[in-house]
Amino acid sequence: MSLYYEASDILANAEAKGGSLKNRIFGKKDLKSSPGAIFALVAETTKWSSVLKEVIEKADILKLEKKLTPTLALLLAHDLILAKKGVAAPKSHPLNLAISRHKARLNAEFTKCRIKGRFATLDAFRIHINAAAADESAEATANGTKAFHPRWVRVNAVRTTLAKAQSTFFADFTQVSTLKELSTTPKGLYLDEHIPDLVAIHPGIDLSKHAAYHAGEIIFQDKASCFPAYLLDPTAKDGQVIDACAAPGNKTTHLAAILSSQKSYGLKASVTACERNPIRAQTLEKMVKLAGAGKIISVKASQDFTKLDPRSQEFVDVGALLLDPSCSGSGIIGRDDTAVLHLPSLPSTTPAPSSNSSKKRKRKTSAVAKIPVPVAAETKDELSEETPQAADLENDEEKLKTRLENLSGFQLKIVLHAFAFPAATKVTYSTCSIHVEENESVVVRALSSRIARERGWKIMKRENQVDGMKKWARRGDPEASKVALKGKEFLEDPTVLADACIRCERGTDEGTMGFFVAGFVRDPDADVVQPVAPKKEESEGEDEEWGGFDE
Ligand SMILES: C[S@@+](CC[C@H](N)C(=O)[O-])C[C@H]1O[C@@H](n2cnc3c(N)ncnc32)[C@H](O)[C@@H]1O
Repeated sequence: MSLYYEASDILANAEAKGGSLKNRIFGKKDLKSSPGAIFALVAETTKWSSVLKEVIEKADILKLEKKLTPTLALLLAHDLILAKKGVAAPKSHPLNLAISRHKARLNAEFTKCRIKGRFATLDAFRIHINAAAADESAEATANGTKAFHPRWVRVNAVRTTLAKAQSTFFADFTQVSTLKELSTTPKGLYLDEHIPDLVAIHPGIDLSKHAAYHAGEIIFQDKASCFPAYLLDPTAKDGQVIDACAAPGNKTTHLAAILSSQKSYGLKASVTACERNPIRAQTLEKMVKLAGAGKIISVKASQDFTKLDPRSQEFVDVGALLLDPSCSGSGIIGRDDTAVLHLPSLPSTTPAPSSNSSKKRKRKTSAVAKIPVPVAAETKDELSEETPQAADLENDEEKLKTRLENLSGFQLKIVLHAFAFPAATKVTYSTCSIHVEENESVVVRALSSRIARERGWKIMKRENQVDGMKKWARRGDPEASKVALKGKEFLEDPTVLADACIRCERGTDEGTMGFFVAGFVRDPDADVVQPVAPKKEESEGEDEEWGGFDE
């Protein structure tokens, strides 16, 4: 049913296209469904999304219905539960069947939400939801999250060069010298001062239909998301580079671009990209192909990074690792101008351990693998496990605390696993989260781990970072670094640590989303002098963090 697919496409491409929801829909000339119907569906679903997200997750339908993406499930659940005429598709249509099978359960979960919110009737609930959406929009304007956010475009050095791009598809753009100037120059082009090959254009310009986009010559990627690969600064000397959590592949293809633009390099497979989620791995593979980086990047689909054996012969020359694990997504910019879309989380794809389930498991995986995933609709962090949930979770401190504890435990595990690769000397760790627990705290816990101290891993200080990152002014949170380092000052001076960490904040005149990145380095030739804790018990807790392979 084109209505749902088209509405889902509009939502999935929000970041890449920019502009208001109305402009995105009514400006689209090739829609099969009525633009008015799509607008109403998208706007209403977005308003109800925080409730529908909970309903869908509780009913667990994404686990049962593999044909449904989180966005499709939201749109269909909206119509099934809230639209007067129900789902706008024939009863026998696979989308209608996929959602209607769960009608009783979805309605029951929805009623529970209504009762939990103390709304006696559906009308009362509706009035509340409309008011909340209006508040959200007003608040976004007031607190500046609606500040000018340009469309960041990375010129893909595997396929072309910035100079060529300027003389061809950006030839009729006017170069501007600041983002402020760009905000009033619809056909302006801003060359970024920190990241090579990155430009910004006005968000009203839609390049998603441009031949250069379809040829993989340009990639839509937020400036902040370009920091990790640039900070890692891989060179041929680093041997193999691992991107541990790679889909949809923005940073992986950026690594390939950096390597391929080095003259001494040549095209050879030296970036290994792991992605645990099989569906997202398909998107990664498509993005690698589109970026022309198939010879540089080898994809390990359905591969849990923490299950790679660092001692394996395959990884003897891994010199650098980029870690961009799942996070709360709290730095991601809301995708609509009226309200924030809350997407239901995808169920975990890790098969449950069971002695006789291997056949079933195989069938399940291949069925999942057959679902076609359009690159343009999936090349976004929003569809990852860490779909932005912070806004609703922040209303519930306990829930947020538990989620952050779980996430940071998982993030730390990823970092400690990376520290174990024998030849590794550089690691970057990043999140699109604004929470200290996922950022500075993880960095300090990693530095105080046994493996870091045994192998001599240290923070990559600002003075040793690549030029653009050294120059970037927004650094780590000094207060948070002090708190995280309390009793562990022997590891690093809190001011130095905060200055080594890099932050981006959404809604500022820097035009980025909220983001965090830090680098770790190790000198393989230096004698490892283990920092000495003043009192033994102060570092003991973190010793336990290393849950790696030292059986
Ligand atoms: C934040 S997203 C990565 C975005 C990506 N780096 C980019 O820039 O396009 C995190 C990804 O890590 C994957 N992931 C989570 N845990 C993993 C693990 N243990 N091993 C491999 N991939 C994992 C998730 O499925 C998700 O696709």
